[in-house]
Amino acid sequence: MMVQPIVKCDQLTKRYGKKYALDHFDLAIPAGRIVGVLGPNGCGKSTLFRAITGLITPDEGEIRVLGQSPGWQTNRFIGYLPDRARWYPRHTVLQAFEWGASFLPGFDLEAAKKFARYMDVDLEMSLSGMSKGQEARVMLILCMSREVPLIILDEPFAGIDLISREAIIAGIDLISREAIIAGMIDYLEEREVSILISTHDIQEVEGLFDYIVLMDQGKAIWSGEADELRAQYGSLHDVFRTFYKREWSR
Ligand SMILES: Nc1ncnc2c1ncn2[C@@H]1O[C@H](COP(=O)(O)OP(=O)(O)OP(=O)(O)O)[C@@H](O)[C@H]1O
Repeated sequence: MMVQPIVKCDQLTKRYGKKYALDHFDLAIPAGRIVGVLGPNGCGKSTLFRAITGLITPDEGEIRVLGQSPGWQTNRFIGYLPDRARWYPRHTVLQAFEWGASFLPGFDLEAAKKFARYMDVDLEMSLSGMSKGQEARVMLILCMSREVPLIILDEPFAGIDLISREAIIAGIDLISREAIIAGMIDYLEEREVSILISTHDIQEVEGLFDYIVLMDQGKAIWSGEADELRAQYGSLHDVFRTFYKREWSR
């Protein structure tokens, strides 16, 4: 049986002036995968995510998300972590979660609190006083705690150090990116969810993905099973060298 792709793009094109952010982009992502959307700065990853969530209108081509045109109907089923966050600064973490429980379809408040404990996030902390890494974790929790079929995370690990810098300075807050990713994998294994993650930090997260989309200059230059890519080209670091003819830059 052919399962409907979770996201399908046909010749999807978005221009800003003369610049093509997406250039006749073709892609079909199967459902139920953890997908790494990878590529250098400016290759169109965030633009793709904005098209999936209906935040931009394409100039040409077609996009289907969960079998429909993107918009508020499909967004009910998507947990989206954008590349730039906007907060109510006086809110505490708990108030942000309660806001999520009121306004985000499928939000599980208890799951959010559990994630917060796991990630060493203090529920009483004010969002305005947070470090980049703490804020990144709250954002991640708001998305991951939703019972939805599609989660989209745009650079979720930016700001979360490999070994938390706060941990070294304060001697507390010992959660690292590796532990967060391990927790995410555990959590995702229990659920039927598709998750799209864009990141530059390929080396640390490469074990997370089971499906890979490589982008360059607004096009998908390769997409398929992560195992297939590894079998053919080795580690993602080697893949990058092969496909982009340069070292992976951060
Ligand atoms: N609102 C906009 N106005 C003008 N140009 C834009 C706009 N949004 C994106 N672009 C351009 O389109 C291209 C793709 O941008 P996009 O943000 O999708 O890339 P990205 O792969 O997410 O990059 P990064 O890894 O740096 O976040 C870039 O050249 C960018 O400058």
